[in-house]
Formats: sequence, structure tokens, C-alpha cells
Amino acid sequence: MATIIDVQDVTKRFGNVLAVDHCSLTVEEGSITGLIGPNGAGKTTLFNMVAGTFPPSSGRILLDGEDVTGLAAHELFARGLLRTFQIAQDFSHMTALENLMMVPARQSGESFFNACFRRGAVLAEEKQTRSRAEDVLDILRLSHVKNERAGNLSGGQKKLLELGRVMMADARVVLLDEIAAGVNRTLLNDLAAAVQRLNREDGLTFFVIEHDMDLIARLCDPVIVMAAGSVMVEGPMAEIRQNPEVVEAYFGGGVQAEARP
Ligand SMILES: Nc1ncnc2c1ncn2[C@@H]1O[C@H](COP(=O)(O)OP(=O)(O)OP(=O)(O)O)[C@@H](O)[C@H]1O
Repeated sequence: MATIIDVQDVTKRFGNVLAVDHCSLTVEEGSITGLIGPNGAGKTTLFNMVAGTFPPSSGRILLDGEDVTGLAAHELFARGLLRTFQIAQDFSHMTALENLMMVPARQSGESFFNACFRRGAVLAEEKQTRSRAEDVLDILRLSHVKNERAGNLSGGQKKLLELGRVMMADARVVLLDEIAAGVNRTLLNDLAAAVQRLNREDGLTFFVIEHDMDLIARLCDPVIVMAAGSVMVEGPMAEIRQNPEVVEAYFGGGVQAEARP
């Protein structure tokens, strides 16, 4: 397996706070890699740097072996890296179907030249995009809400729609932030199944922050544990759960329960 994300000795300071401290980790292509750790361990800060929200204070981040340190989110998107779940407010007034149809990055309809001179081709492309978006909604069992505004969907449906955007975008590596938060069990099963299908059938790589340990155990291998800004240990969830250092730092030395009650 090739390394797709390579975080090398990355540090992030916010004033006096050392949020990420000389952290190194890799995500292998084709994996669903979990990132867990106690509150304040630095997971979100690390994600923000990998996704191009802000640059590290020091260290390097490689994507496919190429130095992408400090590149903006849209530049990373052009290289196939996408972060969810953050349905942009701008899109919340649009329907589920329209949200998906917006995704293909450079639709010919957006070009003035194409709009004027290749109207037939543009219309054909739009039809194709619509049909693809409808297929995606069908796969995600969202067809019944296709004409509903994204802003009116439930938390879980919004997350499914975000996965739909991933499917439309032809992303290669996807950063997922807390799939389970605020999602009911049925939709969570749909979400987990969609992630697994995208991973297995389309070869997508996922890098997942999650507090739901059962979901992590079900979806992720390997699991990386962060504590105090750097990696404590990495391995399959079954091993992680048994690691005394992890049990002490993460589960508070008690029963192996959820990180958050
Ligand atoms: N913008 C910021 N300014 C100042 N301190 C910050 C900022 N962002 C994060 N921190 C601090 O950096 C540390 C790591 O925070 P981070 O949110 O990355 O942890 P986390 O592992 O994602 O935690 P959680 O599981 O609670 O989301 C914390 O001490 C946090 O208070």
C-alpha cells in the first residue's frame, strides 16, 4: 500500500498553546484510518492543517509524496482531497439534488464560451450530471428528499448528502469529522455502509475523527491515538483497546467506554 497522507514532524502553536506537538503519522492509500484521542489531544487542529484550513507552525505535509504544506483547501480539493462534514451555509437554501449537481468542479456550463457556443453540449452535460446526482441520491436512500432544501434535512441526512458530494466530486481521499455526532442509529448504519462501499468499490481513502468507539472499531483499520499533540500509538482497534497506556490516557483507566459519556 502506498502512503497517501504523510504528516512529518508537524507542530501548531496558538499563542502559548501547543495544540500539535511534533506529530508524525501516515495514512495509507485505500485505508479507512481512524484518529482518536482525549478531548484537546489536537485531532481537529491536525485535520485543519491536513485539509488546508491553516498552515502548520513547522513541519511538512505530503499528499502522494508531494509537499502540500500550507496549500489552501481548494488547492487540495483539486488534488483529490476533500473534507466533510461542513455543508456550506451558502448551499443550505438549495435542494439536495441541486447540491449534488453543483459539485463537478468545472462544468462546461460555467464557461461563457461554452454557454454561448456549445449550448447543446452544455445541456447534454447538465442532463448527465442530473442523472448521476439522482443515482447518488438513490444509492444513499435520499431520493425522497431530493427536492427538499439542504438546510431542512436532518443532521444525518446532511451527512449523507455530504457523502453524496464526495461521490460526485471523484475525491480520492476524504477527511471525515465525527460522522456519528447527532445522527440516529438507522442513518448511522447507512452512513457507515456508504463509507465502506466507497472505500471498497471506488478505492477511496478515508481519514476519520470519531468519538464513537463502536463505529471506529467497525470502520477503521488502523486506528491512530493522539494525546497531548502527538501520536501515542497506532494499530488495529482490538489492540488499541488493550493497550494499557491508551486505557490510562484515553479511557481514564476505567471501563473501556465511549470517550464522551
Ligand atoms: N484557534 C485556537 N486558538 C487557541 N487554542 C486552540 C485553538 N484551536 C485549538 N486550540 C487548543 O489546542 C488544543 C487542541 O485542540 P483540538 O481541538 O485540536 O483537540 P481535539 O483533539 O480535536 O479535541 P476534541 O476531541 O475536544 O474536539 C486544545 O488545548 C485547544 O484548546
